[in-house]
Amino acid sequence: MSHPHIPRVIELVRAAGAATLPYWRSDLAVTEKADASPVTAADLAAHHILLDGLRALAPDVPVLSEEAADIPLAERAAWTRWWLVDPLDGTKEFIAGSEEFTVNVALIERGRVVFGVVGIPANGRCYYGGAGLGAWRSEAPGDERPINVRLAPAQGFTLVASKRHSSPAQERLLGELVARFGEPALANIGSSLKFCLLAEGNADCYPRLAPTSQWDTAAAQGVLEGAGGAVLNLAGEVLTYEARESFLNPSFLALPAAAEWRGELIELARTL
Ligand SMILES: Nc1ncnc2c1ncn2[C@@H]1O[C@H](COP(=O)(O)O)[C@@H](OP(=O)(O)O)[C@H]1O
Ligand SMILES: [Mg+2]
Repeated sequence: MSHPHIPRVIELVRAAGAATLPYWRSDLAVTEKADASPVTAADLAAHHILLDGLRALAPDVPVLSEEAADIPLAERAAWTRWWLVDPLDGTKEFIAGSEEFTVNVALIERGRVVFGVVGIPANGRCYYGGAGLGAWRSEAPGDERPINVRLAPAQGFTLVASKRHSSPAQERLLGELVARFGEPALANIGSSLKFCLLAEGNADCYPRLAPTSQWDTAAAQGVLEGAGGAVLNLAGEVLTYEARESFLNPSFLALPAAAEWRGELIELARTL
């Protein structure tokens, strides 16, 4: 079972991704936002394609994009269904010339992710899925293959972590995980791709005890949930997206929903 909007959203994500490529590995103009994160012309090009396309697809569904997030809480709180968009996640990777940047669109309904689409402009790949729908990876239009989390890693435990953002608690957790699972393989990768590695069964856990915003995680959470994974806060609850004043997520653990070590890991993360 899929969702009727998914095919068009995939097209939009691919088009937005294509619009970023002329700026990638070129002398792009980098400006500084108030929070000092780099915003590029590429971000804005992708943002406008997604905004126009999503409005045309579903005129009644509002859009919240990282590049247009200044919408009063009172207005957002009245939304039941809305698009949550990160036009270019992994901006620093993009600027560094890495392939690890993504275009992200999620449909949210009553605080839960209905589905998400994550595109990788550098290679044209897309991941998409949602809880109860399934999850897929597509290398190009017309191609799609179902993906699933793995439960018992055949070749040892693989942890995924941010290339650039951590915290003392996260470093302690990584240390504890070495003690629990033996020396894990560590895959440092930028952007929402970390969730996708889990969703396709190439990694086992993505602990994030460091800040992210709602648009960084929603689309990839949809993919992971469709693939049999979960994104849990340190109370063991699914990450949700109801309107709040701040767009910051709590710390979270992304893992296979049925992992037998799930409770143990949450307990451990909570004590750090
Ligand atoms: N202090 C902070 N507050 C909020 N979000 C942060 C943050 N530090 C990093 N991030 C988020 O982490 C994302 C990158 O994740 P990672 O480190 O896993 O690659 C960034 O996305 P953008 O690249 O879209 O700005 C940014 O939003
Ligand atoms: Mg981001």
